[in-house]
Amino acid sequence: MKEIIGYLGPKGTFTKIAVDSMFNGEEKQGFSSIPACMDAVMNGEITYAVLPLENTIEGTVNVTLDYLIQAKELNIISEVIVPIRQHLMVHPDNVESWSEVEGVYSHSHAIAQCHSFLRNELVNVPTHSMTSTGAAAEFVSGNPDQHIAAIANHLAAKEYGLSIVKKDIHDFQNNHTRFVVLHKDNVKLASNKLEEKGYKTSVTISLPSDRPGSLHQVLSAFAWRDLNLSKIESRPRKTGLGNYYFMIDIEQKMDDVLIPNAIKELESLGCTVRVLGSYPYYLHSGNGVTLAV
Ligand SMILES: O=C(O)C(=O)C[C@]1(C(=O)O)C=C[C@@H](O)C=C1
Repeated sequence: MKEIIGYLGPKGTFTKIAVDSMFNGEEKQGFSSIPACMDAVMNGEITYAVLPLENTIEGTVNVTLDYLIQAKELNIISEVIVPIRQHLMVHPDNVESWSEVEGVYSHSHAIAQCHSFLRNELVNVPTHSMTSTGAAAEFVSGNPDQHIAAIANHLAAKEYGLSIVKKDIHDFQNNHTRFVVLHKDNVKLASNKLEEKGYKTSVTISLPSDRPGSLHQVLSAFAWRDLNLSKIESRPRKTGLGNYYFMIDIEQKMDDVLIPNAIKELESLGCTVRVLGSYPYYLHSGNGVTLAV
């Protein structure tokens, strides 16, 4: 069967940069929402989904994590970390008057990454949330008569014929996003283009009931086995206030002893544990052709 890679589209998104860094000539299909892309993998319409999971400045992409927790058939099989450079861009007809734009369009995460710039340079200009930075660039390109700008990457500017009027407007220079590759089966996906940086195992844990010290017990199961954790995040279980899942990233490949035994210990405490995946992670260098402006 032909392999199709789904991603948060349209062309020109950061997710597309992640896709191009991991895959070669396979067919790629952009989706207008993260759940739609995950559904397409579960229905067998596409083979892989590449989606943003976490950003340095804005934190977790909640819709990805929440849907991944609900979509029990999906596994994380790989991860690529991409440097994020946000630029302000307008239609070429509006370059001279860019500082007088009446609206800024982008993905909510991209807008949040540029708060200081917007507060200082485009005072009181309304921001509008779009399904992705690429969708925002496409919208600005299709509406030259409107005095508006998009926040997006340089590939979006090229793709939609926009002019970059302010480069690197993100508030913190160390801006990276983790993109995960999802598949129905626990297949291996190694990149032959990027250098492997390490391995992670991601698990979700729900605690049995609200009792003192249960999170402490969970963390101890990892701590005394010397398992290093690189992320812990709580998300609501949506069953009532105070009910949470924890997502934990263990900085290690699934083994035969340590991680399985930690899971057994947690289960004996009454926790429900699900392994989301054990996968290699890669760093996109960002200084090659793809990210230079
Ligand atoms: O809109 C895009 O370009 C995306 O790929 C989405 C997304 C996100 O969801 O955080 C990805 C990376 C950036 O942090 C900003 C937006």
